[in-house]
Amino acid sequence: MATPNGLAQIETNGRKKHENVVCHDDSAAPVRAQTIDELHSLQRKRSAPSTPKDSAASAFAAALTEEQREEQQLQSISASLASLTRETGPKVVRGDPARKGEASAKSTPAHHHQHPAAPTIAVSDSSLKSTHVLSNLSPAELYEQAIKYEKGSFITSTGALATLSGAKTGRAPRDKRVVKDEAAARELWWGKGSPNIEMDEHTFLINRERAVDYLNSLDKVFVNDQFLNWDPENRIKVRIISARAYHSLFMHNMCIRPTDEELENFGTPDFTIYNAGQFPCNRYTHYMTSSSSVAINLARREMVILGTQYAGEMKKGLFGLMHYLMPKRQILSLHSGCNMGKGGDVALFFGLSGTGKTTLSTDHNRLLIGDDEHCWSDNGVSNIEGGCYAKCIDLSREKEPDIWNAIKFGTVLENVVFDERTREVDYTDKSVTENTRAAYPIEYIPNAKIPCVGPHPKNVILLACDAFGVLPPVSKLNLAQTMYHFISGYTALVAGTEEGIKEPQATFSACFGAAFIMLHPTKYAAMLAEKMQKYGATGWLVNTGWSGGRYGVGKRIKLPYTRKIIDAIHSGELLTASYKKTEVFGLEIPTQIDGVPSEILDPINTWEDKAAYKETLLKLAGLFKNNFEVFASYKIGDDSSLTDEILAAGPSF
Ligand SMILES: Nc1ncnc2c1ncn2[C@@H]1O[C@H](COP(=O)(O)OP(=O)(O)O)[C@@H](O)[C@H]1O
Ligand SMILES: C=C(OP(=O)(O)O)C(=O)O
Ligand SMILES: [Ca+2]
Ligand SMILES: [Mn+2]
Repeated sequence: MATPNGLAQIETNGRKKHENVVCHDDSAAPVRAQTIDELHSLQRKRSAPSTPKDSAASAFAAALTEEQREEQQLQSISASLASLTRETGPKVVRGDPARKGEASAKSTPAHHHQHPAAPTIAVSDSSLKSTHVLSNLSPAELYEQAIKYEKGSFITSTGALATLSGAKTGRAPRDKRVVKDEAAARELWWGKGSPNIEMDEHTFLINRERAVDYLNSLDKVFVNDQFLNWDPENRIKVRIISARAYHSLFMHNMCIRPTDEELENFGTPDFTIYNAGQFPCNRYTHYMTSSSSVAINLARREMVILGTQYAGEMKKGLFGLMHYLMPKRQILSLHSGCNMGKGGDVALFFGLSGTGKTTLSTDHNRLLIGDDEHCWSDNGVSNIEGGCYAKCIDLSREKEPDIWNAIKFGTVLENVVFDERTREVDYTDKSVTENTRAAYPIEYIPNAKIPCVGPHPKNVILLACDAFGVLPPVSKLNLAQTMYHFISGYTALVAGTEEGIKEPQATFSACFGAAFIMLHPTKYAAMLAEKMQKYGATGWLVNTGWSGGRYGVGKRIKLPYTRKIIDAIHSGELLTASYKKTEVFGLEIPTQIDGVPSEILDPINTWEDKAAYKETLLKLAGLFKNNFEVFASYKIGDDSSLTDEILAAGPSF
């Protein structure tokens, strides 16, 4: 018994005399354990099975089924990890190899998965070894794995898991390969401007074997079985096999998390990622031009990652897959954020990296459907993912409170710098990279819309971060202009942290995501035009970039102003505003918006040097024209008048 000051009370009145009075403060019953191991095993309670058992007989039956189910799952993972030239599949064992001796509170006694058939070619040493699988671990378990075994893993002061992605801190689009078999040759977009660089089936298998052998050489691998797409009719089952707890937690956050019951009935995945990112590809292998490779094989439904640990490759690799699978079902895949007003009005936010999809779709007054990847079907919109991937550079609590607060236990924080002792993150620090990131489950945003689906969009907002400072902060687009700007996919950022770079770099990326599309851009554009027409959506072009001069002279438009502009789009205020038309780009710009200084709405007002403005405007118009030339010979949809209108919707000078 403790006194108010915390010291044990010494009993003096003899009321409760014990036989052998030893002076100690432990009056509670002792723990019922004979050994330390037993004590430790008491600590971990077996997770409640999701199927309730009510009688002794059914308990026995259910236990059997569960064991069988676990056996089936191990068999399925073993098949995924099989070498294609040797054994039918490695011996896989459930659980953490470091806990071998312990009476596991979680699994049935560890048992080796039996090979379903005798080795087909020859027994190798690898067939004698077993690979431990840690499948669908919880965030807490993954934290423990990361902190124990992965250098550079730390818990930050707000509880997030800080990780290092290694030498690669961004995607490597030039290392992406797609197997060009007959179907792919026919269906996909190849050649100039296309992101699809070909690889043959044989080379893919060499890389696959390299990844599988690497993974099987490890003590343990992580397996995630998850879903893509919140539209239940078009859900895709994915399995991710990786070597790092960081990758497993990242995908746990980014893909849709199955319930226990869905996991029990998961069955065979529709698509599998082999992430052997720590292990390089072999440059003697045909088509390999660096030591990184992200290869996709649509026929085999597999992706193999070698030589890059940047987790975004997995997320965006799956997005590429959806850009192939969904249009086959007449569903449009979109590189866009998406949110919904309380009244049910949905907005899409297209834009290249860094233009504001995540920032602007995360809006405290609206429900978040998703920040980056969506589908638009006859039923409306659905998020492909179960999480968000926010940029953290210069993140502040004041400007982006919802993202700030999402960085807590469970969130993966990539490549950030923190105080050695307090573990407080310095979001301004670019020492590791400018591309610092947070990956968190979407429900970490308080007003997330779960399930992440919504009705047909009312507004389609095209975001461009124009570092030339000549595009207006907002323009209302007609359908042809929307298509012109969608196909162009323009943004201009200032090139990273390199010194001496004064000139903004214009980027044109078809459909605001050329790196991820699989079919010709006009296929997606035609679908977008058709859907926007059918459902009466309005297009907008929003410049989240520079105002008052180009980069170096002007400044980036203040986020609160951009938010006011977006508010006015959502509320319908901008539909009834008065407009004037700009020179060269022929954009309709509003003359007034609540909460935004009117003079900034026409960029010419903000430039002191009007001649420089005109010159820069013409320069950018020229870049648009050059870029669009390759599309001039393509027809968009069945309506040839739309094609002509689109060609005419670009700048004229
Ligand atoms: N006016 C603005 N509009 C949108 N984002 C802005 C603006 N000014 C600065 N930013 C910053 O630009 C970045 C936009 O990045 P993000 O939303 O992650 O883009 P995306 O999701 O399209 O890659 C964020 O860091 C945001 O704070
Ligand atoms: C994850 C990415 O997306 P974004 O920068 O658009 O958020 C990426 O492009 O690697
Ligand atoms: Ca993106
Ligand atoms: Mn984003």
